[in-house]
Amino acid sequence: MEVSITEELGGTLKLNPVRLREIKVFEDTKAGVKGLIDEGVRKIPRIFHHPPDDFVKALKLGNTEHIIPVINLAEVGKDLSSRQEIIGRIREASEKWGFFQVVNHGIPVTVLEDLKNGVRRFYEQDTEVKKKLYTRDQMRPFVYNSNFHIYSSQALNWRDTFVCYLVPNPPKTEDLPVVCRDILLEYGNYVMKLGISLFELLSEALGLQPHHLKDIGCAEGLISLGHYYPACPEPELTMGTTKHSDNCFLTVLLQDHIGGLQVLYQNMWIDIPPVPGALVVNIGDLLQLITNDRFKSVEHRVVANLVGPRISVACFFSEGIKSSLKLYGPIKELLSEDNPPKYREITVAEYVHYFDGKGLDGTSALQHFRI
Ligand SMILES: O=C(O)CCC(=O)C(=O)O
Ligand SMILES: [Fe+2]
Repeated sequence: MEVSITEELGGTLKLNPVRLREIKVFEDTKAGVKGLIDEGVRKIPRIFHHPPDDFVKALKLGNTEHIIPVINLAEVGKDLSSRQEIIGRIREASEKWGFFQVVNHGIPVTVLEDLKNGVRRFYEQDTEVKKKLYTRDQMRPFVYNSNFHIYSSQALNWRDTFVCYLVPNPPKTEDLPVVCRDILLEYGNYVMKLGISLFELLSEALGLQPHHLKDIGCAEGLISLGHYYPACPEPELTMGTTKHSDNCFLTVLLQDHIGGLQVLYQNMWIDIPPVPGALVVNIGDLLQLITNDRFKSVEHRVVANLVGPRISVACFFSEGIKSSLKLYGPIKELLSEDNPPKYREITVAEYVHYFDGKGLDGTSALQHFRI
């Protein structure tokens, strides 16, 4: 899977020379959006301006309202009926929202705190040290830059990101930044365990054997992304992360207390408010495909904020080997005369290639593979 998982659907845009020059100036600083803030920028550069239709239809909620369910995983081990109840809630959330939050997920709160601090340390270390890791070479074990599709995006995001493949070939410790290497590897081990439990519950929610999703390879690869959203002086003009769906099987996301993550439901943006100690879980495009649309991979975004920085870490479960020839299509056990396959069989590489190369037409990449 390519690094551009979370990015806007980057077709090749014809850049005018002025815009190109402005992007190049920004790129050459190798200091990312954080660098602009360090310089004291009060007006955000034009390359970050988004078209106004990104800002319509947000459902206003109080901070404490949770439309997206918060599920207590401690209940899973209590007794059979509690387990069935949790599976039912996961099924409902995955069919309706494509998103839920989990608490008592087995990852100690201290580990979550250490991870957020580690990501923050990375971005807030000496710029000259950080610059050495700024790269667009996706073959590197640790890729830090701002805006994956910097030349093909219609508008840049107010965010810097690093990407690191954790499973199946973990990076060598020395390939990771000193300030966050240990916690990144430790967190990866925890997320892997949590992911395997979630795939069991999701398998059962589909009426399959508990090991089904794991056995077909959904948990073979794990990629981590450490996002840093600096405070933004003009949040109404830009976006932290453009709307997108994730091109993996499943995402486990740690967000800090700032907020700004929203999910699209019936043409409305709904907040996913931060819950202390919780992790956000969402269904990716590949899980929607193999469940024949039963579970939904839903578009989401992060709005920019006057307050910051906001820190989040997204972990994507995907295929282990990037160029595998393994085919994925709707799971046979889920199909019937009334529910024929909606997608053809594809390799993950084929999917990711299409996702990355698709033009900015506002449709889901999944549509391309529909029968
Ligand atoms: O920062 C966040 O909360 C969301 C990031 C995201 O959607 C992604 O990495 O795919
Ligand atoms: Fe995402």
